[in-house]
Amino acid sequence: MINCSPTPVRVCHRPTSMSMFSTGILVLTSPLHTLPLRIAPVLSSAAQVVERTLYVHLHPGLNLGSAGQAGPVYIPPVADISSLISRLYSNAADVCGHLDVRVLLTNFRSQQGLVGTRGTNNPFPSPQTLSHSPEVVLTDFPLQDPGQSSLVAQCLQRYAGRCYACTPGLSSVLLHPQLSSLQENGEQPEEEELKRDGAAEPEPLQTYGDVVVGGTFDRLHGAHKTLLNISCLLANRRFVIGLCDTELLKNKVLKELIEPYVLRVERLQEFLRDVKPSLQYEIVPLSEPFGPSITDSELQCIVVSEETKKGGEAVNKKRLENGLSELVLHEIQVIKDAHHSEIEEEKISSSSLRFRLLGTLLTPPQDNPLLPPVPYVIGLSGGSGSGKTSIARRLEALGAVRIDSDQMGHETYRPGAAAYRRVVEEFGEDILHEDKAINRRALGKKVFGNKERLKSLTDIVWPEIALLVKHKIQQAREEGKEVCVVDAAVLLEAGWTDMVHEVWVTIIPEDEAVLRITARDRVSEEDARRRLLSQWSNARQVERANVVLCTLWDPDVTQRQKMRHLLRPTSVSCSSLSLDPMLRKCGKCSKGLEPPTGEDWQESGEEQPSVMNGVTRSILKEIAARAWLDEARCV
Ligand SMILES: CC(=O)SCCNC(=O)CCNC(=O)[C@H](O)C(C)(C)COP(=O)(O)OP(=O)(O)OC[C@H]1O[C@@H](n2cnc3c(N)ncnc32)[C@H](O)[C@@H]1OP(=O)(O)O
Repeated sequence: MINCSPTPVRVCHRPTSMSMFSTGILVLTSPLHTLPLRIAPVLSSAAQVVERTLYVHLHPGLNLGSAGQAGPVYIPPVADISSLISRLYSNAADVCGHLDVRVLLTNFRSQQGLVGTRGTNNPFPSPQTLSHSPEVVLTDFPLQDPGQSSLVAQCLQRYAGRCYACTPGLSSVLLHPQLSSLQENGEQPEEEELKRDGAAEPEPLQTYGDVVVGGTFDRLHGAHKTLLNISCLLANRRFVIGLCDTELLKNKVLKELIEPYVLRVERLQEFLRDVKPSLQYEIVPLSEPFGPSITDSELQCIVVSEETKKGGEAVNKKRLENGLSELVLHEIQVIKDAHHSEIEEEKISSSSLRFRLLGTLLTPPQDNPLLPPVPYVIGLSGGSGSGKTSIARRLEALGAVRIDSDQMGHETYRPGAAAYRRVVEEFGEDILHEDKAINRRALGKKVFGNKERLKSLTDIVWPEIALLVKHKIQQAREEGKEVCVVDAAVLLEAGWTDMVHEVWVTIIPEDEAVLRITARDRVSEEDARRRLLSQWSNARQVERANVVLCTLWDPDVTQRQKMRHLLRPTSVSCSSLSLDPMLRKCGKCSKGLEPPTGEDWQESGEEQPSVMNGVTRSILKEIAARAWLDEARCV
């Protein structure tokens, strides 16, 4: 048993003496009227003990301090529980965003939902198996005196064991945060909350047999979980989820980074099975906005937010047209994202989360023993007009050697160069200028949009370009350079991944790329689209990328994406960074913005990637300094 005193809200430091557990269950026992105040400090304390999944079990008023058997009972859903759930996820996003928090609702059931359960008041006839087995149980139960702690710990373990299948040798942690600690942290309890004595009758929550929601549910976050949890609270029998499929995702920001449909289904199923296994779940693919909500006669309620309320009203209009009864619109509050940047949405949103993935390491690079470690070679690929050259130039300005493959390609068929004769033989003399140099525009017209002709060209020139690129890398090595950036539009198509240590891909929506190409290269829109069609799609490239960047925003924003990636090793020297790759969260933590030393890596227990073998030190230092300046501006 471990006693843990509360930590200040918002500080996510990891105490060295505290053992960490992957999964824990937090049993919240405070009365409903005081719980909202305690959630933030309790979660903050719990985050010191649990690293990955934190289940939350609500049992307001549970007494763990008497030798009598504290057992689980059904609790009727009331309106306060619904707002508590919103608050819980919103606070979790603020104080422990790295934790996968899941509020469990097996012990919540309305009288309506109890019909047919033969009067039993035990929600756990046998312990519920969760998708992650809890190793520790925590509680906010306040100790009357220190001598009581082992009794409370025993009661807590017994209680948790009756509800959930836990790992043998379950540990327990008493968090017992005091209201005084809230005041120390400048958090004043709202007067209204203090005045309440809990005696007022709680407002019951209307529940329904069958409830429906719709959404993309990409990278389940606090707002999704609130929506899902409240829907589970409202539903007594069936919960239907319309899940957006490809067709509905076309216009989403950074759609290439949306998790595949099957993965989103798996994540939803896992979450819902944990939260309320007694419900019948139906996850239905949505290829148009309404799905089953306008045809399923058994549905009674649709859960919406302020933003999707209009959609709910449209559903009801269609239902009436289809001769079905209207659904009750249950509206929940949008959760604000306290950490959103100026270009992100104010609410917690998947697009902001996808934006934050830019510049982070999505897939670790594979070690290639045949590739000399120095210089460290970044292969920068991406569709035409996606902005990779501007990124390569910025890296060059920071000390990297830029290798421009387009330009090398042109060199291979200069008159007298290795590929000149073969290209002319293959494509005819009509691709020549008067001075016998190859007219690239004319050649481009012949190959873009014609797979076979393009292949004939690349079969001739790619091996020659590869030789030139390798030569440049060798030259950089001899000059003691540390980093090379190979700017190559079709690096992945050419199979050049074995020439580089990692692959960065730049993406941009197709229409934006067309605008850029027509303006820059003065070609027609049709030619621009034909050129894009000759290349792999963004999605296909993203699948093979270690790092993805997007130049849709202004150059400073893209620069930050690169910094985020290059600074990723620093995350181990600063726990709040390691918990969230967003640099801006560390505005007050200068430590996290220094390139890590070998000791940092040792301390972290993580493997030091080859990018850090001392070779990129100077670049990292420079970038770190700039990131620090940016941070300073942001704070
Ligand atoms: C593995 C590599 O990435 S090597 C670098 C790419 N080069 C090649 O593949 C060689 C074959 N291509 C060529 O010889 C020339 O591009 C030509 C003759 C087709 C056209 O020449 P130009 O009109 O001068 O165009 P340029 O060479 O500047 O390339 C223009 C765009 O075509 C695209 N492009 C070039 N080669 C290819 C190709 N093989 N497949 C698809 N797109 C290509 C590039 O994305 C580039 O746009 P970006 O700079 O915005 O990324």
